[in-house]
Amino acid sequence: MVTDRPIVVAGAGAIGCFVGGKLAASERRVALLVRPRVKTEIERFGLLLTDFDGSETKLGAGHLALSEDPSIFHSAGIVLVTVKSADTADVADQIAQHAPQDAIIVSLQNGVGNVAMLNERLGGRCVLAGMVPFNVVAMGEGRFHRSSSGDIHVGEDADNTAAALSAPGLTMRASRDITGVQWGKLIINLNNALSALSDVPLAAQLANREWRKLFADQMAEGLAAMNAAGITPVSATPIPLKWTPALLRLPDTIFNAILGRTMKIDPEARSSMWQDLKQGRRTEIDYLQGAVIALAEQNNVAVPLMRRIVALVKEAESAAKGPPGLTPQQIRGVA
Ligand SMILES: NC(=O)C1=CN([C@@H]2O[C@H](COP(=O)(O)OP(=O)(O)OC[C@H]3O[C@@H](n4cnc5c(N)ncnc54)[C@H](OP(=O)(O)O)[C@@H]3O)[C@@H](O)[C@H]2O)C=CC1
Ligand SMILES: CC(C)(CO)C(=O)C(=O)O
Repeated sequence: MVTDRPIVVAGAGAIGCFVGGKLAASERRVALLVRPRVKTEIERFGLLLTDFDGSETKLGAGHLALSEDPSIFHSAGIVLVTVKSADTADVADQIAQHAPQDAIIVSLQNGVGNVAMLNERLGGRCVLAGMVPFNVVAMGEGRFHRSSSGDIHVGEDADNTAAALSAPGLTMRASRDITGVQWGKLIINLNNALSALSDVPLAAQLANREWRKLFADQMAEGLAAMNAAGITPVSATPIPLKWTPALLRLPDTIFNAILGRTMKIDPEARSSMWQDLKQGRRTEIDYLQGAVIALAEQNNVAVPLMRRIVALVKEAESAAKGPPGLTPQQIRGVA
């Protein structure tokens, strides 16, 4: 059975170290393909996986295999792809060269184009889409903090890969409409750019109505583009996405009561795009807003706010000075 063989994480950073660490802590054989700096960090400090509910998992470096050499894929049963979208093609070529032909490949990435890219480069292998709803922040010294709630969704398959990848504190659910779930996550990920441009933690941002209205306006553009293209995004929460812009525009007290019932989010949460700007890395803006803008263009839907946000993120990437700390008014261009 492929599910009895090692799980190899392809490109372990925030998500890969957290998910790989949880699986290793439940006695699965786990190997991480890592950059040298991540290998050194884990060898020195081990892994400390902390959670929004205060729980933590500690793991010595000896619990996982760590390597920067892609031959680490050689006996993989399942490969979890956790690189940023711009690196998918390169890591796919490494998987194609080194992983067994029957290994199951699961993309745990944001965006809606990674599975197609993996299929293109991994012809004939089983590639499943996944969706990670929670946030993980790399805190340094081997600590990876999960700062919001939710279960991972994985496309349904005959091997029940979602069940094989579930562990205490890490539930993976099989989804019959994983494509819809990924489009739904893309709508939520439109906020990554606002988090990155604002330099405000996600919880504080969601507590502020001006930020929520900006998110709602961008979300309405995204939903219009998807609707025009005949795409039905699926919500990962009990709240249907079509109601979400109206909910975001509600006064703080009502909104906070509803949010508190649907998800947990702690003060450390920061989007992955914020982490990219902070570390001077290229962001995933072309794979998030970029994918929605392409859809809008094909269907003659106007998305002016989204276009402005893309320009601001690119400016911040080029300036390489970290998150610029813009206000909602500056982002709208009215300040
Ligand atoms: N962080 C979060 O809270 C969430 C992230 N996601 C999504 O998950 C995906 C991963 O995000 P995240 O974990 O934050 O990203 P990170 O940048 O933290 O992790 C990716 C890691 O992969 C490394 N890498 C890239 N290519 C290779 C390679 N060929 N060999 C070895 N290592 C490689 C990168 O190194 P280097 O930087 O040097 O290239 C980096 O260390 C993204 O699509 C993101 O949108 C989804 C939900 C939440
Ligand atoms: C969990 C969430 C939505 C947090 O913004 C995310 O996907 C990310 O940071 O990339």
